[in-house]
Amino acid sequence: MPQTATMPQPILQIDTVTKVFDGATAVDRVTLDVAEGEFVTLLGPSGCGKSTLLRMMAGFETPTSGRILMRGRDMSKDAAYEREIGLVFQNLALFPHMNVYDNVAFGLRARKRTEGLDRKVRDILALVGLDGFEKRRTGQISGGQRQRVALARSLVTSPDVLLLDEPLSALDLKLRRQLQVELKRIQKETGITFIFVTHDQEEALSMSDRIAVMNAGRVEQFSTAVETYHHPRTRFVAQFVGETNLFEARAIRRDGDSVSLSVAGVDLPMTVAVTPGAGVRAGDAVWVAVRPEYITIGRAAGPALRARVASHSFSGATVTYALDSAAGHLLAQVPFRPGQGHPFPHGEEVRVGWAEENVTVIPD
Ligand SMILES: Nc1ncnc2c1ncn2[C@@H]1O[C@H](COP(=O)(O)OP(=O)(O)OP(=O)(O)O)[C@@H](O)[C@H]1O
Repeated sequence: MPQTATMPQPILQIDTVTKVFDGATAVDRVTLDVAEGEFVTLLGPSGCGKSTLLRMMAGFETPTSGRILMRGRDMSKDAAYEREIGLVFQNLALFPHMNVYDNVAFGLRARKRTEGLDRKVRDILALVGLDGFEKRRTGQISGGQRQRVALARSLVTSPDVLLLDEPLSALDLKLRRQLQVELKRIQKETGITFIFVTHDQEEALSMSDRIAVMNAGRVEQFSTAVETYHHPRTRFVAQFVGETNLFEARAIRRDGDSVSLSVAGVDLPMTVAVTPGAGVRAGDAVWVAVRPEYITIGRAAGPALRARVASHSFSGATVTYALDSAAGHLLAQVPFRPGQGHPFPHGEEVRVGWAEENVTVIPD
């Protein structure tokens, strides 16, 4: 959801938040606005500060500096229990002596919100696909079902925001993919704002409205899943989110929001768009990112980069070619056409190219 002047007040605002532990900066001046009903993911490698940022939203850690606002009100000093925030963690702590129903009802009873309790608990259990499991103890259900109980337990209190810290990472891949789809459906059906932490870029791309890509405590990019994949603004984002070919080039000419490029000393002028405001000038070294699926391979001569086929691997619908070129090692993923075999055998000299609209230019 792009930020515009007409956008309503964000439900959650992270305003220049920093967290320092014993002189080490875990979260570094992070600013994020989250709209009501949005599914926002914090994505990044281990140790980049995702959990620390989430823990500050929950009230388990206090920011060293900066503010966290909920509906415009600074809640940095509020205790965790005073915040209208639900939590779902990887190591969920369900009550083993209680059955599924009582686990889910617990939050409402603790808050003395017992009016309509039975209907609320049963509706939420139906929403997460657990009707019929009310009487089971949490030791008598599967890992995936326990994760649904944890989700139901948090959703039943209708929090303004639900924080989820790697909730699916203990599950096997198939179950994980299934729950990703369900979680997204549940989020849209309830309209509750989700802040979801993961280090899995596929999970982030498939579920999120917007993704905050974090690296070393900082948010390098905060944009829609499509924008993050197709227009990475930094080398880190280009490489962390999806496979990419990243190579050096030189800007020959700058014309408004476009630059002409020469690649690897080969005069290969192409005009590509740059992020508005990016400080790229003629003569500058830049990085060029092209996804493997946008690299085309052919034999025709012409103004294209020469490369040699180093290997190819078949993966069902596509074939991935590893290519050695003057711009370095490249990967090209092309559709597999049955009956054609591998049209470009090992050692073959080929020409590679790309459509200009599929190229992203990243300042050095
Ligand atoms: N209580 C703490 N005391 C000292 N250092 C901490 C504390 N909590 C986190 N850190 C450090 O802060 C940095 C960020 O940690 P954090 O857990 O937020 O990363 P993360 O991105 O969530 O990683 P992971 O995916 O591995 O959970 C790390 O270097 C970590 O060692």
